[in-house]
Amino acid sequence: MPSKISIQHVGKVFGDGRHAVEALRDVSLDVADNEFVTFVGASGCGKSTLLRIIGGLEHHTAGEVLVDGRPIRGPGADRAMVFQHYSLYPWLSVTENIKFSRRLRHGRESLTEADVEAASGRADALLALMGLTAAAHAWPNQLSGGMQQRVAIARALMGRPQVLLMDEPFGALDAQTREVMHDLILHVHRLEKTTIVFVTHDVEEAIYLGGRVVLMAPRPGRIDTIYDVPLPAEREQDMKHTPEFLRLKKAILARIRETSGMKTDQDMLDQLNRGQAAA
Ligand SMILES: Nc1ncnc2c1ncn2[C@@H]1O[C@H](COP(=O)(O)OP(=O)(O)OP(=O)(O)O)[C@@H](O)[C@H]1O
Repeated sequence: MPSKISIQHVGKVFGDGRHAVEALRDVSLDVADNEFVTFVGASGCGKSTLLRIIGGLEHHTAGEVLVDGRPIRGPGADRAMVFQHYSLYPWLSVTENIKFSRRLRHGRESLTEADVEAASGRADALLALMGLTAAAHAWPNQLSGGMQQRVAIARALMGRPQVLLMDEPFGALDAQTREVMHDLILHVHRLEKTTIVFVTHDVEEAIYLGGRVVLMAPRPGRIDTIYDVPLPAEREQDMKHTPEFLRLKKAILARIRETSGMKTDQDMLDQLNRGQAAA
């Protein structure tokens, strides 16, 4: 089966000469259609850079990235991104925020009545899917962080993207809200059949969500190990306490520590926290 996303020997160097930073070296990975793949790794190993390259926001300096067999040349409607910071338009209501990306793409003048009707139907369906119907007319500053991120996800889904690229989307949320968001994004993934590439600092989150966890290592950023997650496709919170989950979590944490040159758990926590603060 052809890959949805094919990353082939991708390299990325920022700057040149003495100031050059090799952010990625020879990264290759195939992501299948409708796969949910998560990326973890020490701070600075190139996770965000790789995601931005797939999103077309950054240009790679070596190799090739194909989506549906076509090389990417920049951002496209087939790929949507969700970041840690919600980036909603404060002057638009929840519903308007969700419809906004579509309006931007087509231009208001060229929209027919049928387009507007279809967009409204899609927006209503996404509001319901994300549990936001009651908040449809609220302003972003009236919403909790979790609700704002649901709006951002709904907005990303509005144009029916084939690929959803998520960079630490739940990094700023409290632990309880994150759990709710985890089950919600798994539900979205099942329903919308999107391919999801998800970057996180949280190994537990990476295992709970991913069919595969890709561990990257720094200096230069590269893929170190790819783990198949030995859990059923339908995830339940209780699975986090199973021996296979805990074994994998321990193995990944140990490998992050080894690849990042951190000696103690405290070193690692410090670095992960620094990464989270910098993100
Ligand atoms: N615009 C840029 N200019 C120069 N160097 C950059 C730029 N963006 C990223 N880098 C460097 O590239 C490397 C990879 O950064 P990147 O943000 O992709 O890593 P990351 O794994 O996502 O890190 P974190 O977990 O801290 O978010 C780092 O050394 C970083 O300093």
